[in-house]
Amino acid sequence: MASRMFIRSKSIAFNTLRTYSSSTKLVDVSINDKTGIATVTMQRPPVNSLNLELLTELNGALQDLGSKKIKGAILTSSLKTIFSAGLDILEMYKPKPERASAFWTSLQDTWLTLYSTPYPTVAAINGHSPAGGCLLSLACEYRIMVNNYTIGLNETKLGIVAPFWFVASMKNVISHRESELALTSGRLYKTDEALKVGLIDETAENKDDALAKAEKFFARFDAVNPIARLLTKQELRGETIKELEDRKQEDLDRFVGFLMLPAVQKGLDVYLQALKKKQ
Ligand SMILES: CCCCC/C=C\CCC/C=C/CC(=O)SCCNC(=O)CCNC(=O)[C@H](O)C(C)(C)COP(=O)(O)OP(=O)(O)OC[C@H]1O[C@@H](n2cnc3c(N)ncnc32)[C@H](O)[C@@H]1OP(=O)(O)O
Repeated sequence: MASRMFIRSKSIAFNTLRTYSSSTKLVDVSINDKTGIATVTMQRPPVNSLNLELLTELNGALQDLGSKKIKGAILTSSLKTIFSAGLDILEMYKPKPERASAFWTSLQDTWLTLYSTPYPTVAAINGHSPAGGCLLSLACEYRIMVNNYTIGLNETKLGIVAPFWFVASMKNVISHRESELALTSGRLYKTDEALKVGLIDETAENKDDALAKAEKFFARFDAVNPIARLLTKQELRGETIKELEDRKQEDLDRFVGFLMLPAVQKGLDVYLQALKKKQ
């Protein structure tokens, strides 16, 4: 874990900036050459559900930014009302074991990259953000959420169990007590409720407001030594990162084994049918 952060720390001196824009099918990255702020936009309609391809592209984009001289990165969505619907349920429903393994590994890797970036990160949550969407935003350093949407780790509502690093991500942001109440009941918080418990840091009127507030968050570090900032982040997050690194294979085996249980598949089936019937 230490090497993960130290190698990337070479890129944090903020000197000259270049205009940069890169767009794959599922993730757009642009760097504003005046502010030095990168915006990473997930763009997988209709709901930005996180499948293997989106996660692979997202992880690649976040890693690439580690070698650029940026002031910070904002993670957001191109969709009007959804940040991310979380993991693509179709990746878990009746899966082929090899695909399920590749999928889960890409989620672990994306989380590890995002949780340990050398650059500051903000989630501009411009829509609903259940489960895996909440996980991505929890991996950022700061969360700004547009009013009237929902966020939370609602896994139990699908008959599935949030793994230890999902739980740790939550407990590192809100209290143990609030995490227990929220996770066991699969609670989704409205924006104002999320602010009250500290799950998000600020609310915003709309996406532009969220992006402007993100810029202000990054400005907090203008007078902070970047190496001191990074080492402090490493100190605070290192234990959680190390635990997943040490238990990566065990966590993968549990995931694949869990998915093969008939009761889990039945639960996902019921949940998927309910989603479709909603219309
Ligand atoms: C003991 C140790 C155990 C270890 C266990 C290991 C692992 C298990 C843990 C795995 C962790 C999983 C975390 C997750 O992220 S699970 C996913 C949870 N996500 C959700 O519950 C969100 C479900 N979606 C919604 O609530 C809504 O879609 C919405 C995001 C609020 C958006 O609503 P709306 O705008 O009204 O859109 P629709 O509902 O009509 O959806 C459009 C379309 O998209 C499909 N869809 C929605 N979400 C997903 C999804 N997550 N995956 C795949 N597909 C999704 C929806 O079915 C519609 O499809 P159709 O147009 O074909 O009907």
